[in-house]
Amino acid sequence: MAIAADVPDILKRIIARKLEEIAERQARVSIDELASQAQSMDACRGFAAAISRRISKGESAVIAEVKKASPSKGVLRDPFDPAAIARSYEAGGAACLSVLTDADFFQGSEAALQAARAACQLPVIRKDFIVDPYQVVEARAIGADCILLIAAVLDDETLAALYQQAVDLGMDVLVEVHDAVELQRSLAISPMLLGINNRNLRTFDVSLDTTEGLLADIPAGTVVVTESGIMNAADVERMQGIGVHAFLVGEAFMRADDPGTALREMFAV
Ligand SMILES: O=P(O)(O)OC[C@@H](O)[C@@H](O)c1c[nH]c2ccccc12
Repeated sequence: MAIAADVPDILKRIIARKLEEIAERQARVSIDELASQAQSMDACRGFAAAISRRISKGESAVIAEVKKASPSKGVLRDPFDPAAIARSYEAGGAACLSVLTDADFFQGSEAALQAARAACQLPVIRKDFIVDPYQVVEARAIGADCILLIAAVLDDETLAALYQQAVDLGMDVLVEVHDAVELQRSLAISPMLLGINNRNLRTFDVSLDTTEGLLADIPAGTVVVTESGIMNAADVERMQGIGVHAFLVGEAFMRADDPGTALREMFAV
């Protein structure tokens, strides 16, 4: 267990550390330097489009996560080979990849994202705690096709600004919410992808009731991604039954010998 159970608010700790990390990085590589690296990257692969394509064919879209460890569960996979995992996910029918880049709490890295993306054709979201424009440019510079923005850690103005910055760089954005207030704040920017995190990042409690409870307040036509705690085919069927067809799944695949086979089995009709 990476973090003691009695730490009341992991999210606060993660963000405090993230701000230090950003300062350290800015001292090493300027944002201008990163921006020129970002410009020489190959084009984005179309993350939101890959999801919509599956859904319009009547299929579920799976964002398959590459995650070595998490603060709630400790190490999930060891040895951890992001390129091999990416190939396995692609063969198993994933629509997109999600790669954790946070080092201190998830044992992720930029190198993991680069290796995973280079090993397949799938669009990749940079999964991290993005709170600063520097990280958005950095995401594109390492090849990300999409970024995650977590409504719980951003005020309205910053959420809107980082969203627009990502779009200007050609990336897509997944906006993540966990409750009704975050949902209303996020709907104000009409996000192209709306994630509902079934895990409370403050307490680690996971319940699929979160997705079910928020769904009624989401306008038709919004692409909803149910995130976290999807462990088996019954969970998938429950979400499909309420009209949710995009999924972000990590742990269940990371614990499997072959992640892509686990994906195929979980989503087999
Ligand atoms: O491993 P799980 O329970 O299948 O969850 C995946 C993903 O939803 C989770 O890793 C996640 C969702 N939102 C986040 C924000 C930061 C870090 C991680 C996450």
